[in-house]
Amino acid sequence: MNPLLQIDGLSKAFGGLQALKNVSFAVKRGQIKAVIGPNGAGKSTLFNLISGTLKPSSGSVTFMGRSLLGKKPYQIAELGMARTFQNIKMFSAMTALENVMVGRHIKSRSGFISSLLMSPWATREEGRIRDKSLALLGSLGLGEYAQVPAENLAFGQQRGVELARALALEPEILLLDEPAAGLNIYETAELARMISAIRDMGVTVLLVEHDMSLVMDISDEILVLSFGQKIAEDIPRAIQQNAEVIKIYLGG
Ligand SMILES: Nc1ncnc2c1ncn2[C@@H]1O[C@H](COP(=O)(O)OP(=O)(O)OP(=O)(O)O)[C@@H](O)[C@H]1O
Repeated sequence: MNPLLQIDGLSKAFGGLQALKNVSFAVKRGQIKAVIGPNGAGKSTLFNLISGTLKPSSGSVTFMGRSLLGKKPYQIAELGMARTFQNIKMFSAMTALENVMVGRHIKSRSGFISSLLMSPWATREEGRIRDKSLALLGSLGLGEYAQVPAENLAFGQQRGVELARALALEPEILLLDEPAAGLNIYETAELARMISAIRDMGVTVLLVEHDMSLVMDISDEILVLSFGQKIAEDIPRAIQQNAEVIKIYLGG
């Protein structure tokens, strides 16, 4: 079976700086794949190239058999790739449920305007969106917070709501940019559980993450970048024992 996401010879230069050099790898359907590497290794650049916010200097990104070259971020999202960002973007006065429903509205046929006008068709659609969004919160263990304003939620719960909102787009793959950033160890353990639940829903996950214990716990495969180059790509146990990886991390 073809991989869900295939990266071939991807390079990106910013002026004279080669941020990413000839990186190739694949993400198989149904796996959690993590990208790690020291600061400045090119992880964010890689993410931005995949999600279409940056254009590669050379190389290709193929998603579900289609080239993403030249596609805009919203077109890539429509093809089934959702992403979260390092900084949580939440409508703070809206409830957790409403925040997830916003994600779903982007997907819905009726659209936000007609749901405001509340035609009978849009009302039914609204009910479906509400049910689906509630179910998503429930599947991440956040059902009891559905009616709580986002600003009153703990940071880790907000991150969960953000995951549910991205899932409301019904993506094939979810790109997570440092999801554990700013979380305490309890929240990080919760996050690990949520990301595993997402994989169990059948959504493939690609994440960039600094928290090594989280990465080692949940990843099926890990890709290591250093100075823009791929250093290793393997299962967590093998990565932990990889001499070059150890050198990079201890050296840093
Ligand atoms: N827009 C840009 N213009 C110029 N240089 C950039 C730009 N974006 C990134 N870089 C440089 O490219 C290199 C890779 O940066 P990138 O942010 O991809 O690394 P990273 O692995 O995500 O680092 P971190 O872990 O600190 O987030 C760095 O040297 C960075 O300074």
